[in-house]
Amino acid sequence: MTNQPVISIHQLNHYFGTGKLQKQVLFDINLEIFAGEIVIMTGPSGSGKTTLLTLLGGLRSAQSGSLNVLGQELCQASQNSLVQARRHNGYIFQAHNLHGSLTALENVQMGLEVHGIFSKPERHHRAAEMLKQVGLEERINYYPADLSGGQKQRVAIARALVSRPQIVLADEPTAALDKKSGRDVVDIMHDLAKQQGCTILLVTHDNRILDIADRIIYMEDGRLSKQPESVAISQ
Ligand SMILES: Nc1ncnc2c1ncn2[C@@H]1O[C@H](COP(=O)(O)OP(=O)(O)OP(=O)(O)O)[C@@H](O)[C@H]1O
Repeated sequence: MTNQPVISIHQLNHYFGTGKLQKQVLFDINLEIFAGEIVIMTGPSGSGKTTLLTLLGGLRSAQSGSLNVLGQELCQASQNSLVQARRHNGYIFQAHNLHGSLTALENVQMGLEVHGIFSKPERHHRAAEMLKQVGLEERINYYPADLSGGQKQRVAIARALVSRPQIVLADEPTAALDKKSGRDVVDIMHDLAKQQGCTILLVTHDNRILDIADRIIYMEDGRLSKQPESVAISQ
């Protein structure tokens, strides 16, 4: 971990809708996340966690305040800049979003295709290597329908990390998994992230995985607040 922030947010506000229907969902968010840090964001349903994650990932555009990711200001950024910014991130979601018509290997290769810098054999090699690292070397030619929930999520992790992104954004990656699979998945994410030196921001309601965090932040009613006792890591 270094003391260089890769994500720096100041006085960020976000609204959905316009006119009378406008609703503010994020209020005066201030946050710095440092290179190599694993940060878990928790808090009640509807408090704004996913909204903040999507703004950070350049998946929607931030309206007011400042949101600097890897030195690039995303607030009021053009669609083109947001598309560029997305390329620096890996994404892991609750619903793994794998393509059902592609094998595990082809799904992971897609994580490299957007970069357009690797030859086909190189993509094959890197994707196979990544699947080996998540323990799926025997299943590289399986289709998602033939994999368990935990295995699918491991493919999604391999796809997110294969391009060695500087930032990984994960939204409820264990929500659909049983206890053991959930634990395996976050342990793999943790180990690979530490190996690659990437920064992870992970949104979860799953208290069982809080111990992988270097830091836990808490969102309530659109505001980041001090972590209440109830979500403190119990060890
Ligand atoms: N596209 C949208 N249009 C309008 N309102 C939205 C939109 N997306 C989210 N909201 C609202 O913004 C608020 C924050 O939602 P968000 O999904 O960020 O919360 P969350 O903390 O991630 O919730 P959960 O833990 O249930 O996933 C909620 O009131 C939600 O209804």
